Amino acid sequence: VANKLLTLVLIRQCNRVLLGYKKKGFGVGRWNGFGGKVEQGETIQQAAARELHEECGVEAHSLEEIGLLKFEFVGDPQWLEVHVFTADTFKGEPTESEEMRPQWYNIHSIPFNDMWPDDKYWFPIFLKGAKFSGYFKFEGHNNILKTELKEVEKL
Ligand SMILES: CN1CCN(c2cc(NC3CC3)nc(N)n2)CC1
Repeated sequence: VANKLLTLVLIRQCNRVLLGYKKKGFGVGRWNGFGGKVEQGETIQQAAARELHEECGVEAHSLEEIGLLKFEFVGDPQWLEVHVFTADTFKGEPTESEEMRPQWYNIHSIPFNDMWPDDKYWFPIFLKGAKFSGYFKFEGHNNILKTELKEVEKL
């Protein structure tokens, strides 16, 4: 069956990145960008903008797709397909929601130990402004069995 489409938005300004602490649900207890599912009738980019607003109250001016991540979990036929977007300008003030507590992090102190384990692989490519495409095979939520990752010119 088709991959489950998900979005991830990373707001990056100069030397800081806006992350959110996930208060419940999938990825609870980890810092991440903002995102969620793609609903019927919306584009992936529209879904990314919607989830960003729902989760921290900001409206990104223009989202650029910079990454594609595919995740397989041992024993689960449903792969996740995460479309990663970035923006450097937005309207509004990052505000805590039921789902996320937003906080700015200096790009030199990203809390990788409290993030999904794949982030430490592709975040550096994101931070240097390049695009990436990756595949990670997980066993549970903490153990990566296989990694494939490449920089790409165009997504
Ligand atoms: C709403 N979505 C959920 C999935 N997501 C992920 C996933 C992820 N790894 C996958 C093993 C889970 N790694 C990051 N950084 N984000 C983005 C937000």
